[in-house]
Amino acid sequence: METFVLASGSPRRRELLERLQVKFRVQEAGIVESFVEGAAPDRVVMELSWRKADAVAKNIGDRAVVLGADTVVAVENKILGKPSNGEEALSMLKALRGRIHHVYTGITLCFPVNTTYIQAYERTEVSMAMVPDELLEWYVATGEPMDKAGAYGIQGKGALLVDRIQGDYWNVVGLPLYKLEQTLQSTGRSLRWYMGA
Ligand SMILES: Cc1cn([C@H]2C[C@H](O)[C@@H](COP(=O)(O)OP(=O)(O)OP(=O)(O)O)O2)c(=O)[nH]c1=O
Repeated sequence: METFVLASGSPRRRELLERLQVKFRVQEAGIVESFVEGAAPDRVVMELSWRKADAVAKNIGDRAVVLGADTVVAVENKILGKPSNGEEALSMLKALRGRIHHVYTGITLCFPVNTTYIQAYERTEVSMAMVPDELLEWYVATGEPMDKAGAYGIQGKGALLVDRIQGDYWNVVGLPLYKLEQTLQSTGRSLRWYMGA
């Protein structure tokens, strides 16, 4: 049986796979996450997820399947990654409040045995309430926004900012589990293969 390898340092992605009792190894890709200004978000997340999976797949044996993922927030043709400081986090949150944005997660599965890969992405619509400055300032001061695309975590205190979503919740948290299963199934596999008894 192939070993399932998660090419990610994200604790969220790890937790989501653990919830499903998937047996996997973690190997961080350590790539630089840069993207071209003006690029389409679906292209960006698939490209970055590919870079992560490919970096790990190159250093792993044949009997593995490597999963890379990347999440960004898109608002009015602008892509928001992770904020680099509190000030940037606050300005991202101000750009998101009172309107709808989309969260994109791209996934790439690499199969080193025959150097092939397969990609997909998922998009979820998120509505952030028209919350006051004071709430956003408090939220930034909690530190939670710092390692998250769009400067919020829907699964944490950021839940106080989001009034509605449409689509896959897990995609917002960083891994579209249903899409992942569909993508694995298109290769004749299933996440169920890698779960404990
Ligand atoms: C919008 C949103 C993002 N996020 C997170 C998911 C991702 O971990 C992160 C976006 O950064 P990513 O670059 O996708 O992932 P990462 O840097 O955490 O991990 P790695 O590159 O090693 O795989 O934002 C949340 O946890 N909750 C949310 O509501």
